[in-house]
Amino acid sequence: MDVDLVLLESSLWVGKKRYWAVLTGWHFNWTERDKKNREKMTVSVPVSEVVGVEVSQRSQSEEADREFTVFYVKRTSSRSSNQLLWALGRTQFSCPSRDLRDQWLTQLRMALKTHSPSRPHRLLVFINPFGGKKQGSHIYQSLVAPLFELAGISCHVVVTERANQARDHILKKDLTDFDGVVCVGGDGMFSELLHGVIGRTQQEAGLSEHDPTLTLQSCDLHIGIIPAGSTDCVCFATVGVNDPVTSALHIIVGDSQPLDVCSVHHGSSLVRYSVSLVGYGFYGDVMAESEKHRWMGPLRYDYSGALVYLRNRSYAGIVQYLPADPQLSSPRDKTRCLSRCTVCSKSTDRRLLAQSTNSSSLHGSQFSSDSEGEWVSVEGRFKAVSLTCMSSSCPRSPLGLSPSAHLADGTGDLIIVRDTHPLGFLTFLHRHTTTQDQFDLPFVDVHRVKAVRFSLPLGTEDNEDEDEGTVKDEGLVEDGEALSKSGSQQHLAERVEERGMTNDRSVKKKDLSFGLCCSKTPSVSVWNCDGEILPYPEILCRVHGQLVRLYARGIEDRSAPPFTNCKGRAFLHN
Ligand SMILES: Nc1ncnc2c1ncn2[C@@H]1O[C@H](COP(=O)(O)OP(=O)(O)OP(=O)(O)O)[C@@H](O)[C@H]1O
Ligand SMILES: CCCCCCCCCCCCC/C=C/[C@@H](O)[C@H](CO)NC(C)=O
Ligand SMILES: [Ca+2]
Repeated sequence: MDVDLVLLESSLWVGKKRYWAVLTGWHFNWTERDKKNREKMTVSVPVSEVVGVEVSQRSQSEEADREFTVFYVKRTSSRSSNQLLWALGRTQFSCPSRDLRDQWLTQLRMALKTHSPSRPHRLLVFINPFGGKKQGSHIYQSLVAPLFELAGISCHVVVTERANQARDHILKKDLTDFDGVVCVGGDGMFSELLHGVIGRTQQEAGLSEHDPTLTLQSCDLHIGIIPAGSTDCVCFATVGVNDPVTSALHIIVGDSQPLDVCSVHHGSSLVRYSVSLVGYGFYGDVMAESEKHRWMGPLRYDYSGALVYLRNRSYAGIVQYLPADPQLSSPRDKTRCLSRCTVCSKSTDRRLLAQSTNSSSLHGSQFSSDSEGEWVSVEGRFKAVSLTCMSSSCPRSPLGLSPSAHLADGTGDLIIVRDTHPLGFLTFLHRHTTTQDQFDLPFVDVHRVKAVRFSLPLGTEDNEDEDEGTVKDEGLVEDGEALSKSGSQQHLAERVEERGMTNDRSVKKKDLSFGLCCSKTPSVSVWNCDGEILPYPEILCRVHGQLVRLYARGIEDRSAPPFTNCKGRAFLHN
């Protein structure tokens, strides 16, 4: 049992008010005392949320020599959206003597070391200067770097000069000194870090990423996201808000949020990893269309969404899925995955148990479809088929594609929107922007799953072979060859780029949207995989529970501590 021993306590002054300050291993509290020594308001800061402690910066004087400042996480509300933000709180204390000031400094710094051990000391930071509104460098220099400095974190900063530079750096360079990697950019930049970190971890473990049945090695290197992109869905869904200061503070305090990752395979090759959306039909077409309008910045998604909606397309396909255990949770149970989520914690427990009972370790073991249950098959015409490992909430859709999805439960939510009339589909889309249930529509089904396979019905014309100058026509390698030649995810990624599915988001070989340019209505769509377009309609997706860790803690529940009162007294968490 953890005993909250008092490390130091004394009277301290904040301005003209006297406080009784108490430091335990877990909390730093200061309680105002009036002239009759009655207790008034208490401010309580968890030691884990202390950012740093400094001596007074004022010019040397006897008074300044008795002062110290504590910097900590302070919760506030955004005026416009009422979202919970983290800001830097600071309180300057004055001690009766310099000796006591030194004791406070020593004890606070020691408590930080011993009771907040998972904080990063050295980070590798990648800034995409062209993401979102092109503010990445400015955001980092003005808002984030000063906080890292205050917290004593040293950073190696790389401002990227090309797409995939961050991924390649993580795959190839020596990272021994780093506790984590951070991206300043959008979902595309996060995806680069995700591929680098997963790829490197599997390389080091000697595991093939191409085998969808293999349990991959979970990654120790944490990923931090400073939002500076267009959608910033991964940040929003794991922190609850897109705010660079909030995210920087989560990194500083060393939060650790496990995250499910979906591997997407075609034939015998890994194509990409995804954490937010693997979407065919509407979301694939929107992404392909929006690539033509990158110059519009974040607005390109609204514009392309309207265009694609007006085209009113649906696509034939066969969706097969492996259901998750319905006893554990359901996409329609109206719960939300919040910080310290019990569904995700139970998944962690099951993983730990499986690891300890497997004599060696879970990693590298086979995922057996037989023991995992029966595949279910749905054939038809679809407006959209989407798989998301998390809620995928974002400012455009505050509850997300699947509001009850979990960040770290080892499952994804499969949303099947069958062909319907345009007004019905508009209702479905519109409900993403409200609190109305988008699954409560007769043409929508949602399933919690462990794996998904998508194939085209026999006889479907694969538009790759159509008139536009196809990938095959241009003499590129066949899929199997890409794997056997390279055997590495990086090579495969290069092949994918050659095929026109690029990380620099320019559509090189042909117009993959099959959009307004084509003379006849296309029979296949493309997949949108966390914002990247995949060239293959036929894919297999497998969810890997808790494969990576982010510097985040999930969305904080405002009604839970530390927002409640304590012992009936006025009690403020900073
Ligand atoms: N220096 C660079 N030049 C060109 N492209 C880059 C560079 N650095 C990174 N990229 C690529 O730019 C793509 C988009 O960047 P990013 O994700 O930061 O912004 P975004 O697309 O505006 O945001 P979101 O992904 O949230 O919609 C990424 O996929 C990344 O690979
Ligand atoms: C009539 C109103 C129509 C509004 C339609 C709103 C639908 C919003 C749904 C947004 C879901 C976003 C899921 C996130 C996906 C990201 O992975 C990806 C990469 O950034 N972004 C997009 C836009 O695909
Ligand atoms: Ca999940």
